[in-house]
Amino acid sequence: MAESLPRTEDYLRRIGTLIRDARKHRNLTQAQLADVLGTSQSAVNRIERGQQNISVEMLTRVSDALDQQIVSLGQPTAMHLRVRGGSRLSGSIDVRTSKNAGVALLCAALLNKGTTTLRRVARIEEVHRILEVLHSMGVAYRWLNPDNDLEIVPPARLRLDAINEDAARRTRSIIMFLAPLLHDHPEFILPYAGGCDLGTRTVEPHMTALRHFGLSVKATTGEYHATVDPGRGPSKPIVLTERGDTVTENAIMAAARFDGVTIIRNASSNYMVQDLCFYLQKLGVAIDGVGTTTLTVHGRPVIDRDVDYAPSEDPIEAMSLITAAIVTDSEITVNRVPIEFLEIELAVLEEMGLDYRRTEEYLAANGNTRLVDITVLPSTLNAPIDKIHPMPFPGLNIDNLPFFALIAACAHGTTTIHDWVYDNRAIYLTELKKLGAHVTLMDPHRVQVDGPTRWTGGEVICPPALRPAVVILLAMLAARGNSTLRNVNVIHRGYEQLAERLSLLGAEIEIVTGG
Ligand SMILES: CC(=O)N[C@H]1[C@@H](OP(=O)(O)OP(=O)(O)OC[C@H]2O[C@@H](n3ccc(=O)[nH]c3=O)[C@H](O)[C@@H]2O)O[C@H](CO)[C@@H](O)[C@@H]1O
Ligand SMILES: C=C(OP(=O)(O)O)C(=O)O
Repeated sequence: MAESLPRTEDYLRRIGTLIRDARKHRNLTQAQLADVLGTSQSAVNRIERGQQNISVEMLTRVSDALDQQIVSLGQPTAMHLRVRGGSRLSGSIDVRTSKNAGVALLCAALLNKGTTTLRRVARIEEVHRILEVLHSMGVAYRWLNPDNDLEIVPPARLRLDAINEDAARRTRSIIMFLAPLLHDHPEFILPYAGGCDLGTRTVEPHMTALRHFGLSVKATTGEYHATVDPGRGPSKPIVLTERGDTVTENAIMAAARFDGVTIIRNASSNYMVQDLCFYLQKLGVAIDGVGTTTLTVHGRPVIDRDVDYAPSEDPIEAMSLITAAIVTDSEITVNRVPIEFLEIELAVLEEMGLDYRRTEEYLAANGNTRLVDITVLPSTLNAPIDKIHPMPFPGLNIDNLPFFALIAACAHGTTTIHDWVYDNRAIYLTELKKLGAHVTLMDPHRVQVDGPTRWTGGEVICPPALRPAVVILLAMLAARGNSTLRNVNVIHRGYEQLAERLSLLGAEIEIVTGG
């Protein structure tokens, strides 16, 4: 006879008991936990008594709030989106803070012996991965409230031997542990290095830059074996061989605790690098040249200060939301757009015929980044005359390029998109063909897009890359009828509740799990 399965109510009761026990263990009242989760005390009470369905996302939030995994989900549950496209969106939406500043600041918090409080951090998978790794090394963290403020308290001594290898291998950002660790650890092993499947991404520039600080790294299968020659520092300006973002951040973090002055040339001046510099300045590290390609860092061997920092809004999320408006031919206001990091994108869009309004500039909470609210208006677009290609800041952002393939598919004429940066990213844009677009892969780095497209609904499996996955989702919003985007977990790596937030603008998106 077949064994009967436990009923849903039994599962909910068991999960509720686990949550209640973990909460009591942390000495929190139901009201305090509710506060952190952004829900009511009565909702927590119902969850603990097994009387309320609990989503995977809420379970993750509870686990974060209580610093304890409530249930092991094994492989993340497959999540899919059913989209009913073709209708216009309306309303306004706020841009959230960036993934890339978030992960850099979490790594940089290791430089500080004091408590770091980061405001409005994006609650995305990439941030969760780094937090898991930090936690395994003895760093305590706490989400403080529903606004996503996050407190990070480092231990007196990191437990590098206890590092959560599985989490570490699932994020490429772990590479930004190299610089913070080299200051206090003459020898360490770091598991590496995941991320999107975008082809080979060199780590050589990181090694070259950090060699100036005595770091040498031997890469074996899946691990960096690092040794540090203590007391070494740069005897001449460091010239980065690539103007990469994370390599610049590693060089800055190494310089931040070096007892002397470091000059970094060919530095990236991109948004996440600027956020890192502003954070370090609050910690007392003087940095000249922020926003330029030559940085002069006046290091402080000991950094021990309680600090509060608010990273700026994400230009890539802003571009994603502007694209949502363009492809659905809608009027949407995107609030808190970090305009200085989208100027080229907007200039290109204007050339293509985009009609939009923008407010006066105002400052982000970090006191530096210039923001505007942008209202996108329905427009007839034409293909640009020249190819569209990215460049390190202040060029068109490398991560914004995929959105231009989608916009080109809505425009009249032929556009060439040249992704010289990533070996494997342009190829994913051909998935748009499944929704009716005319996209031709000319070589691994270039696609030709012929528009405008008569979008049709379809079923697509998410490509294993964040931005192309979002591009497909946005195309589905434009396609009349039903579409399904399968395995969307990759989107959660960089966007917080994107489907839910697009739904608030009128998008018809249903989240389904399993199978
Ligand atoms: C956590 C984070 O901040 N990630 C961003 C960061 O990754 P990150 O800084 O790690 O980017 P990489 O260093 O991997 O650079 C991306 C690719 O561009 C090449 N390259 C880069 C700069 C350059 O001057 N010349 C050159 O050839 C690299 O060899 C590599 O193949 O920058 C990428 C490029 O903007 C973005 O897509 C990522 O979202
Ligand atoms: C490629 C990206 O980021 P990462 O460096 O985290 O892989 C991205 O944000 O699109």
